[in-house]
Parts: sequence; C-alpha cells; structure tokens
Amino acid sequence: MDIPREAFQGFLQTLSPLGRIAFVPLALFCVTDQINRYVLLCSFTYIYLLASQIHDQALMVHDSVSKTKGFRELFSEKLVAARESALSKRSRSVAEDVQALFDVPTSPTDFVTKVWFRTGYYYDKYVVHLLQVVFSSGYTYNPEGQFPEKEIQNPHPTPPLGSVGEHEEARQTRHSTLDFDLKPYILTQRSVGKNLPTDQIVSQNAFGELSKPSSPVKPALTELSSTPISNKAVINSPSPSPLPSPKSIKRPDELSSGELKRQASVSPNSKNIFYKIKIRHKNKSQKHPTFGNYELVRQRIKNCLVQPSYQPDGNIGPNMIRFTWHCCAHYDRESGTGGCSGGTMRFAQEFNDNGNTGLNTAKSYLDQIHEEFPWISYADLYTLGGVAAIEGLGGPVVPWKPGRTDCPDSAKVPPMGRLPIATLGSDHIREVFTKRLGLNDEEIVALIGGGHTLGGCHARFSGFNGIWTKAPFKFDNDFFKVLLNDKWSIGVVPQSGVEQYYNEDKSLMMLNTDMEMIRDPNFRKWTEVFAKDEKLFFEHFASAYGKLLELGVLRDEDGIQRVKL
Ligand code: HEM
Repeated sequence: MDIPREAFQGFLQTLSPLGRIAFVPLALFCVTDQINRYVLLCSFTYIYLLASQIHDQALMVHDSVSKTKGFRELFSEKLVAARESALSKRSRSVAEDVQALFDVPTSPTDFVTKVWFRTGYYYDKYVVHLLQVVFSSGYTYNPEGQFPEKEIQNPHPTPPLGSVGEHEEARQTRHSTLDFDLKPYILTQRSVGKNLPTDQIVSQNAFGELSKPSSPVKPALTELSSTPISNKAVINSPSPSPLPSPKSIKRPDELSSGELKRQASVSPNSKNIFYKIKIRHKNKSQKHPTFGNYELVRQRIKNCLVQPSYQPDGNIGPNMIRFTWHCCAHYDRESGTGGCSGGTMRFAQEFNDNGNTGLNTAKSYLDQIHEEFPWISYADLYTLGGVAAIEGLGGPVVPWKPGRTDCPDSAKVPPMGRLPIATLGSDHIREVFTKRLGLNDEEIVALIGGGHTLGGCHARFSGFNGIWTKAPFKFDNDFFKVLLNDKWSIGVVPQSGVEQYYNEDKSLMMLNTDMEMIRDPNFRKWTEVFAKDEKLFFEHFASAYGKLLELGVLRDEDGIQRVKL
C-alpha cells in the first residue's frame, strides 16, 4: 500500500505549487467529464445498435412480404444502400472522421451534430493540453499540433526500400510475426522534448536528467542481488581506456554546494521559469537513494539479461550490445553530429531508423531501468547497457565513464540512414567506420567480430536469419575461427528470400560485410591475429567499443559533458 502512496506523493512533487492545490478538483472534474463522455458514447452506441437491429428486422420483414416490384422494392434498395454506406463509414479511420467534422454541414441536423462533436474535439485538443501546460512542469504543448503520441502509434513506419539490405517482405511481416512478449515502445513525456532554447539545456544537463519519482520495481525484470555495491567502484577503478581520461571525474553528488551553484549559474537566462523547474528536478534527483551509484545500474542491467520470454534467444544481451552500438553509429566526425551523447536514441526520429528494427527489446528494458534510476542520463544508460551486457556474456570490461548529458528535445537528432548496410563491401565499411567514425582496420575487425560473435540475425527484423557461432551467448573469438575454417557459400533465407552466406551444414551464417573480414587483405590480417590470440582480441575489442562510446562526447575537466554539438 505504501508504494502507490509514495508514487503519488512523488508525482505531486513534480507539480508546481499552484498545480498541487488545483490537482484534486481538476482531477475530479476530468474524471467526471470522462465518465459523462463515456456514458454518452455508450448511449449513442446503444441507440445505434438498436436502430440497426430494427432496421435489419425491417429488411427481413420486407423481404418476406415483398412479392412485386414497385415502391416497396425501391424503398428496400434505398435502405440497403443506406446500410452499406453506414457500414463503410464505420470502418473509416479516426483521422477521416475528424476531418469530416470540418466539412461543410449538409443539413441542420448535420450542423448541430458537427458543432457538438467539434466542441469535444477542441476541448480535448486545447483545454486538456492547456491544463497540462499550466499545472505540470514537465509538459509543453506543441502549438503545431504534432502530438507526439501519434508518432508512437507506429514506431516502425514503412521504411524506405533497400537502405540496410533488409528484405521488404520481412519488413512488412516483422511485427505480425513476433512470437514473444515484447514490451511496447512508449515515449514518455520526457522523451517527447520540451522545445527549450539551447542555452537552457546547459544548466539542466550539468547535473544529469530531469527526473521522475522512482516507480515500483517492474516484475518483468529479474531481481537485483542484495549484495551492497560500493559507489566508488567504477569511479576509482583504474580505467584501461586508451583515451585520455579527465584529470578528475566528479560525479554530481561529489560536487560541493558552491560548485553546484556555480554550475547552475551557467545559464545566462537563469530567471526563466524553465530554469527554476530544472533546478527543482535536479535537487530531487540528487535525493534519490541510489544517486550516483553507477555500479548498481550496471549490476541491474546484467541481472536482466536472461529473459526466457524473449524467444528464440532467451537472452537480451546481444540486442543490448547492438542497441548501444547503434546509439553511437550515427556519429559523423566531420560535422560533429550523431553519437551517443544527448541520448537521442530515445526520440522516435532516431529510433525509427530502418536499421534499428528489433532493438525495441533492449530499449524498453533500459527505459524501465531508467525509471528505477531516474538520475542517470539516457546517454549514460544507453551506453552502459552494451558495456554491462558484454561483461554479462563473458566479455572484457569495456572502459566506460559517466557524465554524458541528454538533449531535452529531438532537435539534435542526426540525419538518419548512416548505419552500415550488410550487403555492401569493404569500401562501404571503411566509409562508415573509418571516414565517419574515425576507426582503423584493426578496430573495425575487432568490433564486427566481437559484435557478431554474439546473438544472431532474425528474419522478422532484418530479413537475415541464423547465428554466427555455435555459442551465441558467450563472448569469445569463435567468429574469427569459424569465418576462417568453415566453407561459406551464398544461400537464400527461406522466410524472407534475402541472400546471406551459410556454412556447409547451414548451421551458421555470415553477412556480406562479415565475409569482407576475410576477403579484404587488410581485414584478413587482423582476423587471423584475433583467431589465434583471444586475449589480444579482448583487449582490442574493449578499447574499440570504449572508443565508440566516447564519439562526440565533449567533456569538461570534471568529466561532465555540458554541450552537445
Ligand atoms: C558492417 C557493420 C555491421 C553490419 C552491416 C551489421 C548488421 C547486422 C545485422 C543485419 C544484424 C541482424 C539484426 C537482426 O536481424 O536481429 C546484426 C546483429 C547484431 N549486430 Fe551487427 N552489424 C554491423 C556491425 C556491428 C558492430 C560493430 C557491433 C557491435 C560491436 C554489432 C553487434 C551486433 C549484435 C550483438 C547483433 C545481434 C543482435 C541480436 O542477436 O539481437 N554489429 N548486425
């Protein structure tokens, strides 16, 4: 009983003082209003059904008594036509119905009906949203009328053809053939963005995220081990990262109040109401009992990797590793756009990229974890996801440090279509990995081999199907071994019709880009090295994956990123 009360009290704290006073009467008003509408809807539906029943009976009676042509038959035809037209109207989409409300009324009755329904439409559109704007600090009404929830309805709109080598048929069927219990991808109000001026992002992000009150633990996730884990573990552990580490990384909770104030005053417009709201949220985040305990979050992620309901895999680790890689893979070093900073993957514009199909599993688990640890930025969480999963599947410890910040809206979402295409060759791989991400051949081979030693392809997502190694949930150098030792020939995936490479007994598969790891002489050199020396491969993979996580992350001396380019 305490949990809902705490959640409710937490919710009240997110409201402005005025909002708190007005909340109860408003809530009552809204509930009664919704009940009224529901009752009206039920009555109308009942009347409609009654009328159509009478209508049907009238038709039957008419059919049985009608023997000759004439007025009766004409009348009957009219009735049938009216019924068909009514039925076809009933199957119209909601958008068409709304559109129809604004057509010129054809009769006085039509006029009255349209005015009645239009009032309801405007009521929903403006009054409810206006109340949300006034009384809830975390919501901004978008006057363009682009309600974000509408985007959510179809998180995977029909993608453009041929951009990631995904088969069209597979694309069309991928959602209807899901055979496991996927959490729906839901954008929260926070994800939707606040349309704030960029200069105000700074004061918010220096401390981490706008937070929601912590919510009860979701039963879908495996329970955390009760072993207490030290806060300092991550921060103090020697980082094997080849990247220059900042002089001293201070977590927000380690800053003195003076430092906090100084950071808060970064905003030139600090009297702005949004600024005040952000500071209030910041304070609340800091009060969270787990604040700054990144090791706990890492452990939480590791503990949720085994998910028997995620079939056929039963383990979401590979999905998580791919999700993190895709968060970073949009980076373009020339323009400085993309990359994991900003947590832009939480916006539909980026997440709906064709190449991200199937990644809603990892995202929805990470989003649930964010509800438990609302103080962590999405950018940090989404990168930590892959890192924890690699460790959880027996891989190396990838250097990771916190401090990434989130964009408040989707303005910084990079142009899409930058993810690698599985059917292309080494030129394309170098275009993506070397030219855009700034990685060398050795890092490319380590990354692709490390990623694809785990998990597999799913016909319902990409059109490709199968696993790369015999042990897809164990991080090792098997990818390089099988690539070099097995004989590969091209074949067709029965479910989707796309071409991929199979080994002799068709138990394993390779993408065209994977085959480039032995076709291209420079890539092959590293494939052979990594096949022989697993320890070296682990080191190179950890370093290269760690590098991905820092692309586009510009940190200050204290390790905290303040701006996103
Ligand atoms: C040329 C570059 C790459 C291409 C074309 C590529 C393409 C793909 C494709 C088509 C899938 C199958 C998705 C599905 O059907 O579920 C996949 C899966 C995967 N990729 Fe890559 N990938 C590339 C590089 C990488 C890198 C660098 C990593 C990470 C370091 C990675 C990690 C993964 C993982 C772990 C999976 C398995 C996902 C799962 O089992 O759910 N990939 N990749």
